[in-house]
Amino acid sequence: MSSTLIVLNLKTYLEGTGEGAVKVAQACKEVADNSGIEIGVAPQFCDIYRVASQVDLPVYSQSLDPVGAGSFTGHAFVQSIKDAGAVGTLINHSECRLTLANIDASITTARDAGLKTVVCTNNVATSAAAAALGPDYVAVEPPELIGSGIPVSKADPGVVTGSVDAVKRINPAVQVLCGAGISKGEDLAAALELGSVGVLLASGIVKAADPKAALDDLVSKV
Ligand SMILES: O=C(CO)COP(=O)(O)O
Repeated sequence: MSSTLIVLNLKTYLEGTGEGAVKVAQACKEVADNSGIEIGVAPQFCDIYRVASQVDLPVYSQSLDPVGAGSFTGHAFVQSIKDAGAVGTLINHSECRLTLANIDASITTARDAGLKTVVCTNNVATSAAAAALGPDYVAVEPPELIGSGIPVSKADPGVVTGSVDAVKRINPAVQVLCGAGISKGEDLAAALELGSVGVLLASGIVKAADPKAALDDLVSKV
């Protein structure tokens, strides 16, 4: 049995000093401890160290660049991301798309550094392609539902079940998350019913008036 995973992507929603990211991460940690469900958080690159050093929960990078040490300017270097305290990374988020070759190189770069890999996809075909590259997770997120408040697990269940089936066929070691519009306990419960092992989500929690209460609701039906 796979254990449930929730990854909260903070995107660039939280302005300011990074204290906002720490506060949301603390709420995640509290809810994870109370529920027994693993919750990770993906802050801005510059906040990875601050969050990871102040809150004991899994921190993910929102992306990385497949470059090694050397003559590379303006890149997100995997070793810095790891040393800052991240345990994993998103790759190919819909808001940070990569070529297939760069997805492959990013997975290899992250894996070689010991980071978990979550490759985002937009439909069943790209989920299948991503699974062939062997990440730890494929997270299917139809772009039209991102930030919509309309949960993928209800609006487009076929993209979740289709991705689960395709990924299982191609590489059974890869686990599937789903995301876009997820915010409530019933959305997470539906996502698990459809065969995914968890969710990748953002606005429903980060933009909530009370993120801790929103997280409590999210895990309430599991
Ligand atoms: O893009 C997402 C998570 O990476 C999903 O965003 P929303 O939860 O805001 O729809």
